[in-house]
Parts: sequence; structure tokens; C-alpha cells
Amino acid sequence: MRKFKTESKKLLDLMINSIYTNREIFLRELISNASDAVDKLYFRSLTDKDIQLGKDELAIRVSYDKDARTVTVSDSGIGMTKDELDRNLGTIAHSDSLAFKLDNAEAQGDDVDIIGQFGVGFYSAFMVAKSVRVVSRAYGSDEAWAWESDGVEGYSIQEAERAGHGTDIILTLKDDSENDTYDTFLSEYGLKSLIKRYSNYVRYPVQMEVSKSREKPKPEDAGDDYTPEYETYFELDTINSMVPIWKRNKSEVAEEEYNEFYKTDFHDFADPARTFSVHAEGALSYDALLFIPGRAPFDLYSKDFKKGLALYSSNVLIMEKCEELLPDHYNFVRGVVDSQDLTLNISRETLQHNSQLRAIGRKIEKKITSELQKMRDNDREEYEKFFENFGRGLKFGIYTSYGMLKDQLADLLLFYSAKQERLVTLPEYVEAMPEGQKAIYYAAGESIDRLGKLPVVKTVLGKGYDVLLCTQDVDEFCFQSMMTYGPEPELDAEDKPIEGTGPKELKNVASGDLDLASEEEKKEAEEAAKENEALFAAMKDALGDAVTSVAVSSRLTDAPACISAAGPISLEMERIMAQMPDGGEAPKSERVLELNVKHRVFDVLKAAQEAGDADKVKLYAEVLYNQALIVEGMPIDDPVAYANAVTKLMA
Ligand SMILES: Nc1ncnc2c1ncn2[C@@H]1O[C@H](COP(=O)(O)OP(=O)(O)OP(=O)(O)O)[C@@H](O)[C@H]1O
Repeated sequence: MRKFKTESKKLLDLMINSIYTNREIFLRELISNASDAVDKLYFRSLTDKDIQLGKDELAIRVSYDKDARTVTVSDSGIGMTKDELDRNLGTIAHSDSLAFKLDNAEAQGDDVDIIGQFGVGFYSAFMVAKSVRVVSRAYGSDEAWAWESDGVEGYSIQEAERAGHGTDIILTLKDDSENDTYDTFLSEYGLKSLIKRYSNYVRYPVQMEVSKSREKPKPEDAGDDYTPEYETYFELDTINSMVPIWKRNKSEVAEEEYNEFYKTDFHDFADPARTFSVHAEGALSYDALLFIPGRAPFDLYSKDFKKGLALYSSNVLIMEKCEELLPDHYNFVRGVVDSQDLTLNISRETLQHNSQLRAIGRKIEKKITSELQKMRDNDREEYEKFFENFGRGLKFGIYTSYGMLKDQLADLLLFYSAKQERLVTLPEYVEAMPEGQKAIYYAAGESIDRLGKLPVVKTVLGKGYDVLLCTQDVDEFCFQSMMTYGPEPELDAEDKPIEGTGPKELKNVASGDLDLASEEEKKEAEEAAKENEALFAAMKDALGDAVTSVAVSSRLTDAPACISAAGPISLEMERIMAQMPDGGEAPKSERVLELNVKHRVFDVLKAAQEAGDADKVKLYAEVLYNQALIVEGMPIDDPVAYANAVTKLMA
């Protein structure tokens, strides 16, 4: 027996136990080696006219024997001589394939696509096998040799028999134990799935005998009551689809083919809303085929949802979901990236240089943005559907980046316009603003219907200004992190900003000072506040900590009262934060009970105050406060007390 070199022994142990996290990739490695072997022969045939390759010789076969516990991968590739077996499989980290690739880098072009480079892949077989036998006959030789090893001490090489050139790798799988079974590798379904998952785009057919069922011929003497009988038979099937769809010329691929690929590979039952691709050449060349799903996956907003694109290198799957390729706000995009230029780490499970991924990721992000813009501008109906599915993520992108992504994402957002009664973009809102409108107004709450009825919304609409009705939990957080929206101010001759131009503040109609009143109205309000100081103080007293103040409103026309928020937290934000898992600790809004001093109800209040009827003032305060809460869609603190107050006033 020949011994593995000492370094090799250590390496082998390292390999088997720590390089790979996923033992099932052994099949990927063996199929990749077989593909390399066929590639090498094919490459030779390009220059050597004597080599005529039949179609069958290009195929890679995978088979298994449940009783003998063997899995075999065979190819009719270039094969190995005795020396090559010794050199290639006796020295770990020796890769003839890499040498081949380097030697032929110039000549090989697109016709050959060698996968091997580290000289370790083969040994991954020992993760699942207790012994490995390699029977190989080099092309042009009439001898075959068998290399055999248990992966511990060493290996032997003996003379063997093989009908033609090529190699058989025969693994005898480890025994099942209590914690570990190797059943999947000894089943048609298990092997087929692995071939499909990892080696689907290997350029040569990967074939397996698969069991099928067919109806037996109907006997001639069959009577009327004949029921058909079935039999199982075996047939050699090609399992992989070979040519990666993303490598094909776009004009030659029908939309249905893309849709089918999307649905099978990304497990969706609906067609994608958009299919697009990126093709980059240069120091880092790659192809990407990307899809915007037609519907949101059910777990999109759950913690378990994993974003990412499938990453291929030389037609072999490296990672099913490579997160670095997608920013969080585009987490819904599915697709593949394929590059030959990636510096893979030895296990082929990750890359050595994340900067490569980041570079690809940046380009892909740009492409997605432009694709969404195109969809928004050219196919509004579809875009609205897209936005309903994934718009929330875009808003989150702005919010979680503290507004840094607003230049990229704000124009992709849609909001419901109270004035136009349809979804509008922010540019469309700004475009339609009448002269003199200083801010972009929005209202946040649970439903469009309800928001549309809010007195404050009606007041702003009454001024001729549109109000965006926001019903998603993230809306206001998104607006607050944006603070303003719009192009930079225009400058006058002295480079000073021209008044009325520049970004517009995003204002919640129910928060802070709306600055809608005319000078005259402001003066009136000031006077009313002064005049009714005692009444407001009595009402604030009656309401205690529920409000921070009682004030004259400049945002009401028909309603007698409303609640606004003085600080940065609106009532709606308070409601949303209270619903979050640790909502008990959530900050509260600073509520202000605003009164419409022009409303008849205010006269009634004033009369009670002037008559010195403190009880009545208290009851009125409670009723108005709670009523305003109900209108806002907020829960009232003490419904019984509210009902009692109404009853008392009526009785
Ligand atoms: N089926 C095969 N037919 C012919 N040669 C093979 C076959 N399998 C392996 N070899 C030879 O053995 C060498 C070592 O294989 P191994 O899988 O360990 O490394 P590799 O494929 O070169 O690189 P990587 O670790 O990146 O897969 C290969 O470079 C190749 O020369």
C-alpha cells in the first residue's frame, strides 16, 4: 500500500471534517470532475482530427446500488494513467485541472469550462464514503488502473479492466448509525435532487436510470371488465438541463421559458412580474438573470425570510442564496448570478473576496432601480401591483437608512392621493401643487376611507392642497426620516435660494403647526387664546395627563375639536409602536386638544365656563376629547367614563 504523504494525511482529515459544511456537495464535486474530464477530451478533439467523440461519450452517468451501498459516477472523458492516478489522487491539493486551465487559457475560449482548481474536491467523497475505488483508463491507452482508498492511511493502485476510456468513481457509503443515515444518497429521488440542485447547468448530460411506469399491453382475450395493469421499467434519463438559460441569447428565449425557469427554480406558482438581465464584461465578468416576483411570498416579512441570489461559478452552484448580492430593500428579487471570475474559497461554498460580491451587488442594485423606474413609467398598472406586494420594503429601506436612500428610493414610492383619489408618486404630487403650497401634506391612519373623513384632512383639502393618505405602519416613519422631498432650491443671480423653490417639508396634518392660517386668522387665534385662557386651563385640569395642553385650532372647519400631536411622535406612530412586541415601553405622543372657536359647541363651552359650572366644563372636556379620539381611530382610555359623561349631559 502506498501511503498518503504526511501533509496529505493531515489535509485529508481537515478536508473531511472541516472544509465543507454540507456533505451532500460530494456529488457536485465528482460530477464537476467528470465534466472536466470530458471537457479535456473534447478540447483535444478540437485540434486532433483523429478523435471522434460520439454523443454517448459526452454523458456523465450516476448510478447506485442500494444493497451494495455504492454510488457510482462514470464518465467517458480523458481518463487517468497509472501515474496520473498516483499524482492526482495521491497528492491532496494537486490539481491537474488547474494546470490544464492555465496551460490552455488562451486557446480554450468559451468551448471549455474547467471547474477544478484546488485539487481537493475529489476527497469530499470521504465525507460520505468509507472507501472509494476509482477505475480509470486514459484516452489512447489500453490499460486500466484502479485506485482504492479508505481515506485514512493510504491508497493502492492495481491493474483493472475497463471497456473504454474514462473513469468510474465508486463510493461505498459509510454505515448508517443512530444519528446518521445515508439513505438519500441511495435513492433515485435523492440523487436526482442533488444533480438538479448543484449540477443542473453542467454542460454535459448527467444521466441516471430512472424507474418509470407504463400500462401493460391489453391482452387480446381481455373481457369487458378488463382493468389496465401497470409495470415498472427503467430508462436512462438526462437529469440536468445543461445550458443555463441566462447564458442563452435573450432574443432566442421565449418569455414562457423564462417563466418556467423562474417557477421551477424559485418555487413559485405565479409568473414573475418582470424578467431582466445584466451582462458584465471586464475584470469581473458575469451574467445575471433577475426576476421580480408577481406576488409576495407568504413569509416575506417574517424573520425566516432569507434574501439572496443563487450564485454560480462555471455552471456549478456555489450558494443557493448569496445575501451580499441584494440590498435589504430589494430583498424580494430572485435570480442567479454566474461568474467565472470569482475567487472561490476551497470549499466552493463561499468566496475569498467579498469585494467582488459587493461590486456585483452594487451593479445589480442599480439595475433593479432602473427596471422599477421603467415599470413605473411604462406600465403603471403592473407597477401598482408590484408596489402593493413589495412597496413596504422600499419604505423600510428609507427608514432604516435614516433617509440616506431617499434619493434612490423616494421616487419609487406610491401614496394614495385624497384629491386625485388614486395612487400618486411624490413627483406627481409636487407637480400638481398649487402656487403657494409650502409643504407636502399627509395623514396617517388605518384606512383610506377613515382618513378621508378626518376633519383636519378636509380642512387641508379645503385650502386646495392635496393630502397623501398613508395606511401602512412604516409610512410615517419613512416620511420622518426623509423630512423633506424635492429638488434643491433654484438660485437667483446672487446665488441665493429663490423663495418657494427647494425641497418641501413632509407634514402630518395632525401634528405640529401646519402654518396654514393667514396673518389675520393667526391674530384671531391669538386673541381667542388669550380671551379663553381660564376655560382652556379648566379643561386641561379636567383632562389631567391625557393632554399636554388645550389650544385654539387653526386646522378645523366643521368639527368642534381634534387632537393633534405637538412633538415628533404622532398619534398614529404612538398606536403603531404600542402594537410592537415591546410596545409597553413605547414613547407616547404629546396630545393637544384643539378647539374650533368658531364652532357652535365652543359657545356652549364658553357659556358653561362663564356661568361657573365647573362640572359641566369637565364633562364637555371629556366628551370632546374622547370624541376626537374616536374620530382619529384611537382607542379611548375609559369607555365607561365616556358613556357616563354623555348620559349625564343628556339626562
Ligand atoms: N473523473 C476524472 N477523470 C479524470 N481526471 C480526474 C477525474 N477526477 C479527478 N481527476 C483528476 O484529479 C485531480 C484532482 O481532483 P480534485 O477534485 O481533487 O481537484 P480539482 O478538480 O482539480 O480541483 P477542485 O478541488 O477545485 O475540485 C483533477 O485535477 C484531475 O486531474
